[in-house]
Amino acid sequence: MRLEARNLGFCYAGGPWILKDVNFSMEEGERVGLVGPSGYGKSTLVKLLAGYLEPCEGEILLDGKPMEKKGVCPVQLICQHPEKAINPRWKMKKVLEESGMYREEVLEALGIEEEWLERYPRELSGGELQRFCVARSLFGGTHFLLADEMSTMLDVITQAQIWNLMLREVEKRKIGLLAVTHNMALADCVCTRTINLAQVNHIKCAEESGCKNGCEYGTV
Ligand SMILES: Nc1ncnc2c1ncn2[C@@H]1O[C@H](COP(=O)(O)OP(=O)(O)OP(=O)(O)O)[C@@H](O)[C@H]1O
Repeated sequence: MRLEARNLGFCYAGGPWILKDVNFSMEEGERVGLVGPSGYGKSTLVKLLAGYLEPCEGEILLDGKPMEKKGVCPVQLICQHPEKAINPRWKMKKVLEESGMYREEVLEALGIEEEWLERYPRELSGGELQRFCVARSLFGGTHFLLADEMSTMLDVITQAQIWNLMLREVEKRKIGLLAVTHNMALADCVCTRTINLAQVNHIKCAEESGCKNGCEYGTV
């Protein structure tokens, strides 16, 4: 399977262009690092790739076709702030059950303790909660994992646990991994290739014309 952004352009409503003429593709089984200066649109790009945002221009394709809007999404996003990604009204057990992801060995490898399953998200620390986000993202239908600064806020032990499990699963199941990071050492260690968004985002070339959201091309 191939995940692709073709001639992608995006701006938030009323704002300047964030991404322009971005072309990018990756195959299942690849591990790609996405780096670039702050504010260049890395998080925006992964949200577009995961279907959280709609492109203003261009398209996101899976094996050459637009992604299905219904059903389970084969592209899963893990963001930096797990508290924003989990339903606050559900106990953690229900969160995992709903995703169909309840593999004892994964929970164990992530250091998820039995008693956490009966807690609400607000009763867990950021690191504990992020382990659930990782577990949930690894359900059977996942073909691509987009990890947006997934471990930045965590202590080194939790980081190591999460990355070890993630890399093992990605390797075993030939999942494509796109890791957004500012940590070049992490990118070198985890990824098979690295893309610098500053080199593929053509925002600075755009000067005229309009956007479907009604905003003007802008410069950054
Ligand atoms: N919801 C939003 N509404 C309007 N502008 C936004 C929104 N989210 C992000 N932006 C703007 O879009 C630009 C790109 O943000 P984005 O978070 O994608 O960058 P980034 O490369 O991931 O940055 P960082 O490395 O600091 O996390 C920034 O200028 C940001 O202020």
